[in-house]
Amino acid sequence: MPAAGTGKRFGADKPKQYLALGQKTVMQCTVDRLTQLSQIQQVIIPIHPQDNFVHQLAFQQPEKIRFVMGGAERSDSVLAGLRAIQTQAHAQDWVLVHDVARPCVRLSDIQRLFEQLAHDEVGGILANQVRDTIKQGTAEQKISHTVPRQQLWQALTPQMFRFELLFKALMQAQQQGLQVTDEASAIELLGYQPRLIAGAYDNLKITYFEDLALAEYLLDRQKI
Ligand SMILES: Nc1ccn([C@@H]2O[C@H](COP(=O)(O)OP(=O)(O)OP(=O)(O)O)[C@@H](O)[C@H]2O)c(=O)n1
Ligand SMILES: C[C@](O)(CO)[C@H](O)COP(=O)(O)O
Repeated sequence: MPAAGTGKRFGADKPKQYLALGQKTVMQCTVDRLTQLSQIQQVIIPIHPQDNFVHQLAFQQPEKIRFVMGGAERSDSVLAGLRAIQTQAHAQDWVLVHDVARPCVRLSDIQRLFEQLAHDEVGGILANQVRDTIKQGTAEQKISHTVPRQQLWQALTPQMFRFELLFKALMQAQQQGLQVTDEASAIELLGYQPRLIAGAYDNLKITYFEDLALAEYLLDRQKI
């Protein structure tokens, strides 16, 4: 669970994962949600080297959690997490990568990811089919053309791949100096086609200031 970001776009006085979301912090909400799943044996959380906040937090299942030092980019943090389990993981073990900044992910979506990918050689990701009419813009912010949306998807997390393949893919992207913003991008660079598993539309990533209140509303709605 990459959690070493500093939340530049959010712009708070601390990283967004340490802001309050209801009675807990964003990080506690996300971690406590995932540790409920019996299939998740361990949650490795890369944190920022200068993180002064995480030690103040209590979690529902601390025995499942391990903190490691994250890296400069999200992909470096994910690689640090994989390195931490390198000696214990088997090549074909499944690894889920989930942003700490996505506290509203539904456990039923993760269960579906498990079920639908169980016999897959490569893996896949939760994603949302694009709903709106999509425009290709010009540098002058004019419409160049309308993009057919039938096969357009927004990438979400969790993203689920086998340990060895994901490690190789991220290492290769790093060695080639290629910036990948999600795990699937690294796998794609190796020539594979990860599966797209349709997820709920409320799996919001808290990125900007206004997303926090929206996440709180969505979490409240999920309790109904
Ligand atoms: N060096 C980094 C950068 C990001 N992340 C994590 O990757 C996830 C998605 O990143 P993003 O939403 O971009 O978070 P930030 O990097 O914190 O935000 P920003 O890009 O606005 O600075 C977050 O859970 C974030 O903590 C990470 O572990 N290590
Ligand atoms: C992995 C991700 O959450 C998929 O939507 C996303 O790519 C993270 O980084 P971004 O910089 O906000 O795209």
